[in-house]
Amino acid sequence: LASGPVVQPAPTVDGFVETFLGELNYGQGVLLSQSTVNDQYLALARTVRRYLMADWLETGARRRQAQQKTVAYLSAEYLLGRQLGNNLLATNLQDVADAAMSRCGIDIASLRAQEVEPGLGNGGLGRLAACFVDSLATMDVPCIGYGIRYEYGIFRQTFEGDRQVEVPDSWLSLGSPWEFPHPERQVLVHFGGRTEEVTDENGRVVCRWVPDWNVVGMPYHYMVPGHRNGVVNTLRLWSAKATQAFDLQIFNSGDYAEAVRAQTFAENISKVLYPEDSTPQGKELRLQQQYFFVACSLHDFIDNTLPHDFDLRRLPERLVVQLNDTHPVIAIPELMRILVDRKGFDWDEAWDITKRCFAYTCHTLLPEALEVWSVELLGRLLPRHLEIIYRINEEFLEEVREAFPGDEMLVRRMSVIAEHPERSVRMAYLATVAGSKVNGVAELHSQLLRDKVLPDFSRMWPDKFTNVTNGITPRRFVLLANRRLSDLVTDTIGDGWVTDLDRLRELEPYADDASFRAAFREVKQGNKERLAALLRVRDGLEIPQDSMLDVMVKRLHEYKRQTLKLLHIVSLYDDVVSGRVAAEDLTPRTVVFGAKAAPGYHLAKEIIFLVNAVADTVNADPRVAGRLSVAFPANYNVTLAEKLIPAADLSEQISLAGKEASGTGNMKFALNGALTIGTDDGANVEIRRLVGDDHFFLFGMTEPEVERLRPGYTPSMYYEEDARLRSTIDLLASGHFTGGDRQAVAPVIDNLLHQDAFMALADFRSYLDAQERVEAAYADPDAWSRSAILNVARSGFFSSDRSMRDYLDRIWHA
Ligand SMILES: CCc1ccc([C@H](C)CC(=O)N[C@@H]2O[C@H](CO)[C@@H](O)[C@H](O)[C@H]2O)cc1
Repeated sequence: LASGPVVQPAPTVDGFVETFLGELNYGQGVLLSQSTVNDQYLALARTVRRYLMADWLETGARRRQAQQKTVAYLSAEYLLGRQLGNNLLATNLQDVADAAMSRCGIDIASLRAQEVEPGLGNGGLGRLAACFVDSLATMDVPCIGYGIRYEYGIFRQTFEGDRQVEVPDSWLSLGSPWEFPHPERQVLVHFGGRTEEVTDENGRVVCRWVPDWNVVGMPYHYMVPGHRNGVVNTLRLWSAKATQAFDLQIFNSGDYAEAVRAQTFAENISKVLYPEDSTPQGKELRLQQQYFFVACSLHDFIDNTLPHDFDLRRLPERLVVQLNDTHPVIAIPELMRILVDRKGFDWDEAWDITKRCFAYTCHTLLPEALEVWSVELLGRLLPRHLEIIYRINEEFLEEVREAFPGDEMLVRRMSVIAEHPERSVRMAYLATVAGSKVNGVAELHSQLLRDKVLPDFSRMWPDKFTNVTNGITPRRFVLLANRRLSDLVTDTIGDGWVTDLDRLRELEPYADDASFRAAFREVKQGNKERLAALLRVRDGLEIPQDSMLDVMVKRLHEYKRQTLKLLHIVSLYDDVVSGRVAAEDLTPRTVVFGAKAAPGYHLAKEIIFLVNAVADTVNADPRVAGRLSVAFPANYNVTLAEKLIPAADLSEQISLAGKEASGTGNMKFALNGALTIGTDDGANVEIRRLVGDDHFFLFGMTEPEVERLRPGYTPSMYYEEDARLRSTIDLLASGHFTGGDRQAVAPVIDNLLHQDAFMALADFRSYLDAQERVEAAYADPDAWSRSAILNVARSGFFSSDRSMRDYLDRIWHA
């Protein structure tokens, strides 16, 4: 029995009920009659785990057996979303679970709603990591996702007086049934101290790190199930704790706080996710977090995953480490330290191995988002790593001098060490020097990486640079989120699309089928009614269901231009209240916002305030009732996205060209039958190319036009020259939406008129013209749904399975 296969409960209603009651009684220690919704949810989660356990253990055994090349995906963020629904889908147990719960007199929907989503990420980067590990499991690729098990994830957003208020996200407080702690795989991680030169047993002078404090990394394993393929990969998230729980001597001396200081200090490392998604704060704790999970992960793979006698010279055959942006780049000097200091490799050999193990993905174009760490901080926290970085840079600059003799300006420009404003390490440069491949996340982005962000490196190593356009998992964002559409598609072309999204192409002919179009419209209407019901309960918001649902959901950032959407709303409102346009001539439209602002990003928080203020006024004004309304449900997250995106008619992707690296929301909307209004930015370019110009509302400047306009850009000029814009801004500035308080709107208005760094005013006219084309198109529901169906049929490319195939072909060669 001990060595036999793991017994899996019978995938029948009986088997499920029996397992569930077992988990409730023995796991939760309660009778069904006494149990709370949370008891029932935890028991249900553990029941579903049992159905996945055999595959998980079997996959692990197969991986150990096969000794295949493994992808280690290093990401400081994973925006996983709720697990129950996805795991029921992966095991194809939704219907069995529904029946089993109702046999127990339980409405499974209330248990699904009980789950708190693990918000271990900020936005795009974190969600992409979650989609990628889902795809790799569904494609049966050996992959371990490594990250941090933050005790507190992304803050919960509430609104008080129309202003964002952050609430800590204690996602673990009601229990976390999807994680498995593995104390036997704990790792000791060092910090601080100094380095010294010693002569080792072979008489070699080697460098040694003498740290002065350390913490323990405790791994928690999460299941990453493939879609009905018997594969379950692992996500290994690290939690920090003190080596010594508390100091008994100090405790006995009565200084209780001091006795546990080490514990709290250590735990702080994985306490909370940094809520910034563009501007690094350069905080020491952030660097501690990065080194902590990187050190745990590399040690875990080399010491706990590889066979003990594995010859590390062959490491690149067994491991490829994908660096998810600059956040885990400290892994490069850490691997060098392991190979040279601990495993006794000489520098060149170690460097050759290291270079073949790493690859780096850049997710941004904002110069301020590229992390740099001061040598002062690095030298204090990680003295040995700083030494290693210095040597890597020295040898690299030699290479530059050889390739481009006599160009010291170039040498200084390419140096991993920046001299100004303070001596610091440019992590993106280090990743580019050490990485075998550097990729952007959309064609335009990867081109701008070569031309604008890392031009010197692209000139030196043209073949090192490549592109892999982002993707999203169709399991969560179509099959799980949009059951109505999935059933219609599967009834029409079968269910092959779920794991081969290009099959959606087979839908193309049905765009010309009136009955299919009608069925498609019913799907959208059903999703709208579901959303309306949710927002009524969740946020007390009423959204009219017979209006165009115009949705803008993403982090709040000036470059994403939520202000442009706001100007459009106010111009529509202004048209009616000024009498220029009759309300009945307005296409009924409901604009839905979803956006969190980084707590320290004040202008972003002012924009949130103004959107809410405008929403309150517009929604209360009878002159536009039933014609224009604005909804801003709080706390936009994966769970809300799953309800919002399937209900949308119009997807707002209106960033300034050259600023959004890719976007992934844009892909989710297209695949759920929404039409896009957008600029030629990020992956919008590829969406427009695939769905066709007739089925995409393009507007605004292109990236080269933006660059040409930037020098001497004077936003106020557009205000003076465009009467509609002036009227719109004047109405905003008048305090009309803030109870006459002009000061309340000043921060946003002043910024728009005098900075407008992301040129919302320059693109205003073109945007409004595009919105008029939207209204004209929406007036013909049949033509609109034809376009929407073609968007679905032609967006199979945006599957994260395809992205993974590209990484495998172009970067991992696994
Ligand atoms: C250090 C602060 C910080 C934290 C996160 C980030 C991320 C890179 C920001 C991010 O999420 N970028 C988004 O990544 C998505 C996935 O590739 C892209 O689709 C988005 O365009 C990009 O903004 C930058 C800086």
